[in-house]
Amino acid sequence: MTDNWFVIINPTSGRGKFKKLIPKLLLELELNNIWFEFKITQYQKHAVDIARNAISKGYKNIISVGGDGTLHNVVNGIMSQSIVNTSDIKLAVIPIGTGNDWVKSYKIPRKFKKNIKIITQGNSIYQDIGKINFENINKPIYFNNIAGIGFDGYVVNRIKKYKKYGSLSYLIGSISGFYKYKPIPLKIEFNNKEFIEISFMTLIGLCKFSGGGMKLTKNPDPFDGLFEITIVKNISIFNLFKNLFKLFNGTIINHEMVENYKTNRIKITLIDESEPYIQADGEVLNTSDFEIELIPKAIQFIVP
Ligand SMILES: Nc1ncnc2c1ncn2[C@@H]1O[C@H](COP(=O)(O)OP(=O)(O)OP(=O)(O)O)[C@@H](O)[C@H]1O
Repeated sequence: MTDNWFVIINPTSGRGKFKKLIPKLLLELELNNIWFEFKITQYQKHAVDIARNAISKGYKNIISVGGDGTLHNVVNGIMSQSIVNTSDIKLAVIPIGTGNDWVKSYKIPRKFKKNIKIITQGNSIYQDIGKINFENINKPIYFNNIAGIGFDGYVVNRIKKYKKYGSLSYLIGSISGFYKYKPIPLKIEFNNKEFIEISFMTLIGLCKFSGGGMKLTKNPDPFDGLFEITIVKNISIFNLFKNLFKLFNGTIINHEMVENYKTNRIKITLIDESEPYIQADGEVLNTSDFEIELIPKAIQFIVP
């Protein structure tokens, strides 16, 4: 059983464009002598339960076929079970989503034939995982890429209607959202510091890319036991618009309105009644005060 893989496929990822290629993908796995069982997700977050069930059946190797949301759900399935140590689980990703931001940090190719070769080579790294504890719910949410509160969460909330534009959807969602978005005041606590900030957005990052290829974290290292915190202060819409290309080439982090820190734990408290927008790995989350801690080297990921 230990060399067998469990393949979790989201047919709706990337607006369902990959759906017709699923038989070819399964054939390619067979041709490469990868022994597997597979399951296709039937509803939102189904991948969480599928991953948990696969582990309870004895699987320790999982392939997530989908976008960042599917990967996020699989990671949550792995992290929320207690049958095996999460670091005993090997997770490979075949990216067929819209943004596919996590794979960009590892240069994991989008062509599945190349990707399957990488799986057969079996090179893996242990990556840190973030754990979000919300004030009003007992169940934590885990993330493998970037979580945030503010404009990023606002865009993720709006993005559904723009997904038809593929990789441009995040950019279109951002530009069209600038005018309506209102930053809200937050109490931010980490490294024995505590301050109140009206923040355009505050990001807690393990990896580099979010929002369909934007680089908003300064120098994240997914293995060093620390989050990269990016606080974009209350920057004006005009100023941000002027610096739009800097969001993609990563130089935005040097802007005078952007601060960067490292920590392994951060607490964020909402200080008025405004509705917060919170996201993790591009998935919309609950809206209450929260604390994030880092779980070091939590899962083995298959990488080139
Ligand atoms: N059968 C299904 N029907 C409807 N939604 C589903 C189904 N299976 C999974 N989902 C949901 O689809 C959402 C989006 O999936 P995913 O993120 O993989 O694709 P994407 O949005 O195209 O890519 P990316 O996040 O990389 O931009 C996830 O939140 C997941 O819960």
